[in-house]
Amino acid sequence: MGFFDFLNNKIAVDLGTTNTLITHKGKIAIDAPSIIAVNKITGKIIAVGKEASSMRGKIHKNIKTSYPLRNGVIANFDLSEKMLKILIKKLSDISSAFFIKSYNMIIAIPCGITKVEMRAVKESARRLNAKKIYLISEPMAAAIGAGIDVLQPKGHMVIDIGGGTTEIAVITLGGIIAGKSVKIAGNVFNNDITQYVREKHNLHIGESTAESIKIKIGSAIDTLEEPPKKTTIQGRDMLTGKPKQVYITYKEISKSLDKSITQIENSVLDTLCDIPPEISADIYKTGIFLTGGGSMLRGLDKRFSATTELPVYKGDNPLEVVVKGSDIVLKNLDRYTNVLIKNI
Ligand SMILES: Nc1ncnc2c1ncn2[C@@H]1O[C@H](COP(=O)(O)OP(=O)(O)OP(=O)(O)O)[C@@H](O)[C@H]1O
Repeated sequence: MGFFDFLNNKIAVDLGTTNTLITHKGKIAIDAPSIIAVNKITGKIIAVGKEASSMRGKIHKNIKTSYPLRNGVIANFDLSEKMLKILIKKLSDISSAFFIKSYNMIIAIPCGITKVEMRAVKESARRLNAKKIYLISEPMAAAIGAGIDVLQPKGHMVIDIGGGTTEIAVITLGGIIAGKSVKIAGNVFNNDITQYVREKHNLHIGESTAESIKIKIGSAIDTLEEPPKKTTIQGRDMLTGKPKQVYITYKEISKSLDKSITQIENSVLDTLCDIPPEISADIYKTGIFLTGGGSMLRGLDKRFSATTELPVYKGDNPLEVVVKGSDIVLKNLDRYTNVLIKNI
């Protein structure tokens, strides 16, 4: 590391309900599940990220795995700070020991969080040695990360479906003129699947099983052109208590998710009603940009397009656009100063 390289110590953080991503020098250096495993007796942290995630549902009574964020908001500040500290330390280990002493940080946050929650996020970052701390809303960061020119006088609609929240925003001239933050996203989809399997197949499944089924055969519609094959799902028989396996199809998954997806669609339609006609005219042409991990659900773009009668585009790397956009803003603060969240 050169003597002046510390001036480049800028990190962008997407502290998500499900995944935490951190960039350094323009590259994603940390990509980890937002989960921490703690020994309940000693309070010692056993694992964070992937290692902690692999323990989900398989721990004994002395160990607890927790997601410190809920619905995009920090639910446990102590654990979230500890988790971030360890992840930043990892970053420091791969960069330089000098790093941890001085860096500027940008953090992407959901639109729906209160000023008190924003201040708490900033305080947390300060305790982690961040020198200057900037906040940006997740859909704004996603739009910039996807290459949308948010500073133009032109309306764009972004829907970011994460693990805890779905962020819907209409952006023009570097600001959000209408938007909603809905607490229905990937985690609710997992719960919907769990409930469906329990009711229809008398099978009790864990959270990670529900998530892997969603990723393997999950769909938002029941008429996919290239349908995934039916698959097996294992869990505990509700009646006998024995381990059991059943077959499940993508059509069943789409049925189980229907109510939640309809709620998201209603929020999208409400948001479209809230915008001035000139912006509606823009969005008729620019369409909807769909991103976030939840956007990878099969057929979701088709379904949204049918409901809104608008073109819906899905970008590459939907899990990365928020942190990439945040990184671009941090590196070009002069250009993007207006998109930052101020007056906190
Ligand atoms: N192929 C896939 N199909 C459907 N859902 C997926 C797929 N891959 C990942 N997901 C879901 O995406 C969600 C995580 O997305 P993302 O990382 O964008 O959210 P986050 O930033 O952690 O959450 P939030 O923005 O709500 O705080 C999880 O619920 C995960 O199950």
